[in-house]
Amino acid sequence: MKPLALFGGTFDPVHLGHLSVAWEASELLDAEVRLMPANVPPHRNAPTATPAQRVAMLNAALQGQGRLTLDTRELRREGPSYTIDTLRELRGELGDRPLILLLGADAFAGLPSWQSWRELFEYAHIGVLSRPGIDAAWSVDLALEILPRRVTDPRLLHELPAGKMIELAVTPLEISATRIRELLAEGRDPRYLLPCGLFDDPSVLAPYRAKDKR
Ligand SMILES: Nc1ncnc2c1ncn2[C@@H]1O[C@H](COP(=O)(O)OP(=O)(O)OP(=O)(O)O)[C@@H](O)[C@H]1O
Ligand SMILES: O=C(O)c1ccc[n+]([C@@H]2O[C@H](COP(=O)([O-])O)[C@@H](O)[C@H]2O)c1
Repeated sequence: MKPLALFGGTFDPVHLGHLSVAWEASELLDAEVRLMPANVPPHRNAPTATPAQRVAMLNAALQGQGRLTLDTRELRREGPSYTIDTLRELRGELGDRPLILLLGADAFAGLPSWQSWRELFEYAHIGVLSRPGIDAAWSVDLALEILPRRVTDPRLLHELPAGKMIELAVTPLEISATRIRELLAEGRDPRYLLPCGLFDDPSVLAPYRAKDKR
């Protein structure tokens, strides 16, 4: 069976950077990819949009294709959305099926500050997606943890349930949700940084427009 790859994020809002790297990861890894919005992202301020609004945007973004799907399991959990809890739960469902946690290069560099970070490798492989405009060096702790785990052949991730790390050179798109929120708050229209489905209903982007904030 193909590996399951989980791409977690705040998705506040989901943008073309997310979709493009997730799509390419599914090709490079030959894996099923699920986008998984965090309920309460552990290391940042509360998102601008509510979980329901972020899910509505993800659903609109994923329309018309069958490769990327949505996993809303973290929204059913109260408190900070620690990835270790999610991976433990999923491992119970998957048996020995390979599981891959996808992280952008910036998120990966911050891994040593995550809850039980070394234990993540007991439950999943980690796929690191290149991201432009990010100057994120690895700490010594992270580099040492990765040394024996690093592989370059994606087929190796099909042979084991967890424990390896692979870097994926995806097409660089310097798009961030922060920039999109700034543009919308200024009353601008970041039409070609976002999936077109987000423009079908004008209320979808309302949480980010200054005049619509309550
Ligand atoms: N353009 C991109 N290229 C590669 N990875 C990305 C890109 N944008 C986001 N990611 C990755 O997607 C995951 C979820 O990101 P997130 O939802 O926080 O988006 P973001 O654009 O980084 O948001 P913000 O600007 O609010 O921090 C993270 O692992 C992040 O590194
Ligand atoms: O488990 C943790 O300690 C942890 C700390 C920071 C981030 N994460 C997860 O990393 C993913 C990306 O987070 P963010 O803040 O970059 O959108 C998202 O799924 C978060 O739940 C997880």
